[in-house]
Amino acid sequence: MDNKDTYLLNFKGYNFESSFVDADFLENLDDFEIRDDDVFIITFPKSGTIWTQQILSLIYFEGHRNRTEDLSTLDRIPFFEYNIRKTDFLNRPSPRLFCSHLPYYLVPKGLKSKKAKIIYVYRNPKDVMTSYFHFSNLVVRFEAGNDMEHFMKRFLDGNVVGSRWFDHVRGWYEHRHDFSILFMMYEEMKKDRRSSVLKISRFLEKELGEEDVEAIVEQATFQNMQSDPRANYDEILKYEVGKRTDEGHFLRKGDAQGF
Ligand SMILES: Nc1ncnc2c1ncn2[C@@H]1O[C@H](COP(=O)(O)O)[C@@H](OP(=O)(O)O)[C@H]1O
Ligand SMILES: CCc1ccc(OS(=O)(=O)O)cc1
Repeated sequence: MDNKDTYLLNFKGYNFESSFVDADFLENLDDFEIRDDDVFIITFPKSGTIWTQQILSLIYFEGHRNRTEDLSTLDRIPFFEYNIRKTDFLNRPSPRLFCSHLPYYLVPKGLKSKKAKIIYVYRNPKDVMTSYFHFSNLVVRFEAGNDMEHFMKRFLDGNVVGSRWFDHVRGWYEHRHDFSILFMMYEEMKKDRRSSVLKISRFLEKELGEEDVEAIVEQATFQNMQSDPRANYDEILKYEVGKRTDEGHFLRKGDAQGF
C-alpha cells in the first residue's frame, strides 16, 4: 500500500499523521489545560522518543523499574497528539507524562508560561533521516520511502510527519526561554547513558538511589529495550499502527554517527 498524499494532515503549516490525530483536539490545543507538574518529552520523529519514554517510565514508576508491573511505556506516557488508545488526559492523575512531536508554536499556551517541564531530545539529522526512511518503508500508513534519494527529497522538503527537521529543532531552541526545558542530544545519551539519566532525573527533581539509577541505566540499553515488550513497541506496531511485513522493528539499529 502506498499512502502518498493521504497520510499527511497539514494543520497550521505542520504535518501530522492523518489517521492518528483528532481534528477537534488540534483545534482546541492552545487551550488544553496544563498542570504545573506535567512533563512532556518532545522530539522530531525518529530522534529517541521511545527511548526517553522508557527512561521516564523507569524514573517515575517503581513497578516499571523492578518489573513487577506490566504496563507499556505508551500507556505510562501516551503520545499527546496521537492518542491512539483514547486515554482520558483530563482525569489522569498527576504527574501526567506525555510525549509529542509538536512544533513549539502549536503547543498549549500553558506550556509557554513555564508551567510544566519539557525534555527536548534531538538527533543528528542524517541518522534521523535514515531511521525515518526505514520506518516509512515499514509502517503501512506512511508513504513508502522507495529509494533513499527519493526519500531524502521528501525529508529535506519537510513532506513527512513532523515537517522540516531543521524548523522543528530551531523553533524549540530559539524559543527555549519561553519554556522550562532541558535539551538532550541522542548522541550524548548513547555515549553516556548514566550521566544522561542523572541529568534528566535532576531536571525532573526526582531523587534516585544508586540501585535505582543502576536499574534505569541497565533497562534503557538498546538490547534490553529490544527484548522488553513493555518498551519495544513490537505489539503496538503490529496490531495498532500496522506493518507492511513481519520484519522490522521500532528499535532498528540505535546507531549514533555523531554530528
Ligand atoms: N535504547 C536505545 N538506544 C539507542 N537508540 C534507541 C533506543 N531506543 C530507541 N532507539 C532508536 O531511536 C529511533 C526511534 O526514534 P523514535 O522513538 O523517536 O521514533 C530508532 O533509531 P534507528 O532506526 O536508527 O535504529 C531506535 O532504534
Ligand atoms: C503511537 C502512535 C504513533 C505515533 C507516532 C508514530 O510515528 S512517528 O513517530 O510520528 O514517526 C507512530 C505511531
